[in-house]
Amino acid sequence: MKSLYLFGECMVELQRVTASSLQQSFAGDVYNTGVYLKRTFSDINTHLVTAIGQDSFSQAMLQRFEDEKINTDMVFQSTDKIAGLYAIQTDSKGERSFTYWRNDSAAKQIMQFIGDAAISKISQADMVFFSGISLAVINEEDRDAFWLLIKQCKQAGVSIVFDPNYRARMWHSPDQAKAQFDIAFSVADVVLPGVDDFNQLYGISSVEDIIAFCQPYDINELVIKNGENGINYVINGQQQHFSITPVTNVVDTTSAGDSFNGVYLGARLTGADISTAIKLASQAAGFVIQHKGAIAPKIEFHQFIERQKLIMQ
Ligand SMILES: Nc1ncnc2c1ncn2[C@@H]1O[C@H](COP(=O)(O)OP(=O)(O)OP(=O)(O)O)[C@@H](O)[C@H]1O
Ligand SMILES: O=C(O)C(=O)C[C@H](O)[C@H](O)CO
Repeated sequence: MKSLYLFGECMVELQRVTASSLQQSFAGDVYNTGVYLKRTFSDINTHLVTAIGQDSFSQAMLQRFEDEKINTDMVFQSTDKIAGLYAIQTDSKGERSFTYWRNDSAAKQIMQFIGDAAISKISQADMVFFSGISLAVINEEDRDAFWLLIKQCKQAGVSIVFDPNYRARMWHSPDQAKAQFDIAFSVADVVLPGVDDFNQLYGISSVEDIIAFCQPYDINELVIKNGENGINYVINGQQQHFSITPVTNVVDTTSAGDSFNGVYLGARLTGADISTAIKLASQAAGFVIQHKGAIAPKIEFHQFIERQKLIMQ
């Protein structure tokens, strides 16, 4: 059985239902990735590596991980911190923005829970995934320990996957983020950027310029997500464009990139070639953005993705 470890933070999620009511769920970029991966490829052991609290929201979050069949052996429970919180706002085109209450969340402590036993397990995986948000979350004084772990995994043959999701408010300065992202690009085998993130952090807004930026690094698989403009990928120096059919009813783009990542990585882990993986992943993302919140309803998603898998056989 293939196995994957996802490093990051899951938060309590709030989304508006009416002027005076909010719906509560759970989300966070790597968790979202894990959910869509596991829902699509149930045979892949999908472990979340995170810390939560012992409060009732954290308990309900843990239960949700289990309901989604996410492995929780690397979900640690802090005795003094609680889960972070965020709220989604969407504009008339479904484009999302977030408000966070997460500066002191339990997930920031994650590296303090990672001892030799955890390192040994993670370095036997097929894949490790983290994002720019995962890096921002880890306490600054613990980041060296994180990089040591990632380098050990790489040496052991684990495929290292990075999505440079950039949230400016989580960093002291853009330069601090750039320094961490530079280490990530240097160590990653697979990079899954969105054009928007590159634009916000580096002022780079074209696919060609992203490819040129990544060229000096030793990245095996570069898959660039560009919203309704489709996907570009570079593998073994060969570049290809993959166009998509834009969705007309975009409700909430919160988890577009995450659902794409989860389905893409799951497909690759189960042996699909890049264009098959991109096709299924972009269909999943197109479905997810027609629903509110980061996590689309389980049964509808399952029915949709199983139909797509059958059509593609
Ligand atoms: N309007 C749309 N119609 C159909 N599919 C879309 C649309 N917008 C996004 N997608 C799908 O979602 C994928 C990911 O979206 P996007 O390019 O915005 O990624 P991202 O920048 O990584 O996202 P995120 O902001 O979630 O991190 C796209 O590659 C595409 O397959
Ligand atoms: O912004 C974050 O940190 C989140 O993880 C919240 C959202 O679920 C995520 O950004 C979607 O990609």
